[in-house]
Amino acid sequence: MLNFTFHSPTKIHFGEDQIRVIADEIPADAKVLLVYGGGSIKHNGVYEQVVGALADHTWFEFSGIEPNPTYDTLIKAQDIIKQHGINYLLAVGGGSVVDGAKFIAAAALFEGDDPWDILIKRAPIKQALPLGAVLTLPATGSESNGNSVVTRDGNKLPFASTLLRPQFAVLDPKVTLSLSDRQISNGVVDAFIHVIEQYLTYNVNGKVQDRFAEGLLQTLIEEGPKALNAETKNDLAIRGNIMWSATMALNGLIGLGVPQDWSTHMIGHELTGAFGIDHARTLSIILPAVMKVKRAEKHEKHEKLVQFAERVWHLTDSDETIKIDKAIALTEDFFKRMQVPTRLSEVELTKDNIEGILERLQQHGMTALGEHSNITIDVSRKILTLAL
Ligand SMILES: NC(=O)c1ccc[n+]([C@@H]2O[C@H](COP(=O)([O-])OP(=O)(O)OC[C@H]3O[C@@H](n4cnc5c(N)ncnc54)[C@H](O)[C@@H]3O)[C@@H](O)[C@H]2O)c1
Repeated sequence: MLNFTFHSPTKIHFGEDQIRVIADEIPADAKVLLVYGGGSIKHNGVYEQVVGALADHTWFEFSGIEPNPTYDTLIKAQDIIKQHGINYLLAVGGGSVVDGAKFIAAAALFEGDDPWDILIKRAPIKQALPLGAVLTLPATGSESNGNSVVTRDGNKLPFASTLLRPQFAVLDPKVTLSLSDRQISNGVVDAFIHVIEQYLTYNVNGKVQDRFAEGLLQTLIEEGPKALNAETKNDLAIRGNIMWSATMALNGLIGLGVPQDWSTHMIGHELTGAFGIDHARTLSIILPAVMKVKRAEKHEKHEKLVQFAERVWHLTDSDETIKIDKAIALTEDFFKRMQVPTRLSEVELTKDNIEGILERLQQHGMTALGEHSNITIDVSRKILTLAL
């Protein structure tokens, strides 16, 4: 296991009707900006609960943060922040809103000329407004990590800082009942692939991290399809297990002291940036191809793929090649059961689109991806071709 330092300061309030705790979590004298998206929270009772909890606070609101939040929208929050002296952000929504709030928090106290430099020039974040989150869509883990992804002119770029970890997050499985099947399947698949990015690399004897990761993968495989089944989809225990799995998948715990991949995400971001495909659906297309390209060599993913086959899919064949074949096929089958695509052709992309995607990867400096930094543009071409 590699060295690590662990500090996970987000206080989690899990369970039904926990939204009211924000009244005590946000300092009484704070000037709060309630940040949300397109208004789904006004149809499912979440807005009323939040407003009720903020009754004794001074608060303002900023809405309209879109899925895959854009710089152009987020930067508009700066006026209201300056005008009212906002000093606390409350993000209420899915990953896009929480990510968006993080950019707003960093931009508000950014000392350079243009906050976009945080993404394009990786300008360091030295301070940020504090934020809390009420999560409405389990998927990204953004509610308890310091990561964010923001898009400008089709360029979808990540940034991160420990200063952006929410101080608290409310996870009420009941608020996920208003999600569409598409959002549920996207969330489960996104969380699954977050685990894979931190697990399916090479062995460093991180036994605790591996077994946590395998437990999360098994839970998502078990519970995900139930959340799409008409008879079980409204079961709060199922929703709760999915919600907690998604948070644990990317709150930093399982990635401690182990190598991480993230190539599927970086290639996937280009598909969203260029073609507007849902984040999770880009991942379900790219991951199987990454597994196929990186399965062969002993020093790549071979050993971990065998472990994945044995421990997650309970495959007992003696032949390692057959185990890996079956594990990849079962993963694709899981994605199909979750109703997400596994091929570029399913989202109407063809080999004619590949060079354009590679150009974007090059342009964004994504030329040495993966746990060994050896997924070059040529390897990405191989991955995209296998994903056709
Ligand atoms: N910060 C991270 O660590 C991290 C990790 C992975 C992905 N991301 C990013 O997060 C974004 C995706 O976030 P997401 O998957 O949570 O989806 P999202 O926040 O984009 O939401 C998707 C849709 O679901 C709706 N919605 C949310 N909650 C709802 C509810 N309870 N009922 C009805 N509708 C609801 C939203 O209004 C939106 O239209 C992408 O930009 C992705 O790149 C961030």
